[in-house]
Amino acid sequence: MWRSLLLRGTTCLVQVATPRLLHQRPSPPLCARLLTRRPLHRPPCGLEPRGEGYFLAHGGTRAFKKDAKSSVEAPVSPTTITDIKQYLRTKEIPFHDGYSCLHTPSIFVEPSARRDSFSLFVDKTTGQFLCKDTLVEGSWEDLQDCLEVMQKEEQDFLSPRVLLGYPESVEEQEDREWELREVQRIWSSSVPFSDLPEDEAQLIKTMFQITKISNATLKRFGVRLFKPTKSLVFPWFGGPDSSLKGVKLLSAQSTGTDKVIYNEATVPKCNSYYNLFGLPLVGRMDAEVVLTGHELDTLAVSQAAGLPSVALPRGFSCLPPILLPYLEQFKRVTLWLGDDIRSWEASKIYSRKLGLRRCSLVRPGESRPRPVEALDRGKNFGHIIKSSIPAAHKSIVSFKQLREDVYGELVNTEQVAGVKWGRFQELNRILKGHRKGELTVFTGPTGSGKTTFISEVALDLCMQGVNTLWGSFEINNVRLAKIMLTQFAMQRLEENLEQYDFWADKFEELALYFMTFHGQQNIKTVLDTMQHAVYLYDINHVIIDNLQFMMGQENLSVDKFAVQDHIIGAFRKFATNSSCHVTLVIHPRKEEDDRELQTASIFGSAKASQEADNVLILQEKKLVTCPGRRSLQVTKNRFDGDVGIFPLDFHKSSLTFAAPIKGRHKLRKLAGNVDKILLNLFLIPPPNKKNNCDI
Ligand SMILES: Nc1ncnc2c1ncn2[C@@H]1O[C@H](COP(=O)(O)OP(=O)(O)OP(=O)(O)O)[C@@H](O)[C@H]1O
Repeated sequence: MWRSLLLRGTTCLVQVATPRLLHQRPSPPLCARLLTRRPLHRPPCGLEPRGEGYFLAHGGTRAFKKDAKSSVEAPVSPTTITDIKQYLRTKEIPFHDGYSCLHTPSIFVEPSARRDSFSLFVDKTTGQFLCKDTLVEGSWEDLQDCLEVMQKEEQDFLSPRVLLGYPESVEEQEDREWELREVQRIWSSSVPFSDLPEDEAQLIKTMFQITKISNATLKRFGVRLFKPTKSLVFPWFGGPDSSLKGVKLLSAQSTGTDKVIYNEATVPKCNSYYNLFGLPLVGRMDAEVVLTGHELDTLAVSQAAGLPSVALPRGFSCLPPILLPYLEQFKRVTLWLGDDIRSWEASKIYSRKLGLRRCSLVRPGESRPRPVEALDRGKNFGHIIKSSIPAAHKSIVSFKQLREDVYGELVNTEQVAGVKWGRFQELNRILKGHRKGELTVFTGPTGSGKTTFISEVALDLCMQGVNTLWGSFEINNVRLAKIMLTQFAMQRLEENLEQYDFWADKFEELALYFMTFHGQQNIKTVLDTMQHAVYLYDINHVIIDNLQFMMGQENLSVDKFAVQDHIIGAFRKFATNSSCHVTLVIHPRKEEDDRELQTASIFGSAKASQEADNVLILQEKKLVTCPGRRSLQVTKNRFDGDVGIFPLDFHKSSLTFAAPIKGRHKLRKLAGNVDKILLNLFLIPPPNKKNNCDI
């Protein structure tokens, strides 16, 4: 048994041993395992976030690795709920089967001190655990090891310090201390609303368009005003001692219309800010909650509906699984995340995480705006919440049930078309947007700039809140991140190193993750990792660069293109089932120097081309006049059928692509002969203009 435990893949990272375990060594091998364990906060699937550690304990226990790069490894041993239950039964650990987690008595609390006898939560999907009493958390393997030690030592509990995280570097320690001081500084220099003169309070409320929110509500939730920046301050109280863990600052900017733009900043930074705002006001016996996408919405729900309400820390962009244990007590969860299609789609996805049968969703619409607006417009909250739709859908529905969905799609055509690119207007015009659940196939000649281009396309979306996961099998993550950072900063950072921290800080805030694979990979491992990432980080877009790196491990005695079709089919299924957009980079099948590629250049069979919703080709024509010029051709667009082609100039210093500045061409919708149009558009240099890249 020890052998198998030790084989489960450990990396020695912890240098400090707890006194307890040093004094009570169970047996050398296991002790070694516990003291030199795999980092506590390393996810089983090897996903690493862009910024700070993924699993910063609520209440901020020390264990997190600040500079965890944004990468993902294959699961050590994928865990199923059946495995978890089976294991707990063999260890005679009682458990309750909750919505997202199994609840067990905490092994980190002395039996006599266990207030809530089932305070340890094991995530049913990942096996990740959290003890709410001590805030100890870790992977399923960590928990198994702890249970083995307890059994071996015949103990009925373990010290919470038995599991150690990464040791902090001096720099990390300083950063953390700085953050804590900053939180305290902001909090102590902000003013409770009740202490503001009435006219000033009113002015601030008008600025934030929250005139209907009462001072009493603001006081109950502890909202303050930070005068230097005229920001509202939302506190994060957490941990067994309900101490102050962080703050969110919200500022409002007038747009000249009746809408204001909100800007927010958190300390600690957003990727380690895990505050379910409103949680301290939830009673232990409360069985119903309204989950919102914003602190202001939670204030509105609480005041107008008198119901417990909590707000997601990063809006509707993600529901980190580490927060799920805090929502287990509720028999009914109403998700009222916003007023647009994206928040509606997010609520459907989160209800799967939360357990469909207890969730109901408020469908955005004219009569159901976001809560803070509903309060402003005097809407009946009771009615809105009561008329929310159960998330558990039936297999067979009538048009009556679909009617509102269809209407929603008709009135929100722009939103239904997906997220728009900020840098690629031509893509917006042809594809209309980037939609969930679609499969895009992207190809182009070798070395034509596929990675560079798709990197910018994905970065553009990520900057607009599309949570992104990269599977870069060809170039390593550092190089890829360097390309993306250059594109993000739009300049050669080598020459402006003093700006590096500025851009890196901003870049770190993006929800951008990288798989740690390099070279040939097994398709199943890659799909398992993607699945895991979708669960952990609510990934909306996965880029696989490129498919050829999954071909090597398949049985190549079978036709190569049949294997390719099979792999594309697997990604297609993943995209549909996970409501996640997958972009697959594929090398072309044949390349002839003087011919443009076509859809048929990519695929082994027609069946495979049908799987893709979008087919994009980076066309390369080596022109003496404009050597970097490429054109992007959309040869398939399942959404509305529009296809087309447009030119792109390459800016070497920023590694970005852009439409030629003074191009005379117009985007054309292609009905037939692409080659001819290509010739007309790009191959003939402008008369009398040598070396002019503009057509
Ligand atoms: N339009 C362009 N003009 C000139 N150089 C470019 C252009 N686009 C990219 N590059 C440069 O060409 C090199 C190769 O680019 P990239 O790796 O993106 O190509 P690729 O098509 O993905 O290659 P591969 O076929 O090996 O996968 C990089 O150094 C990149 O900066």
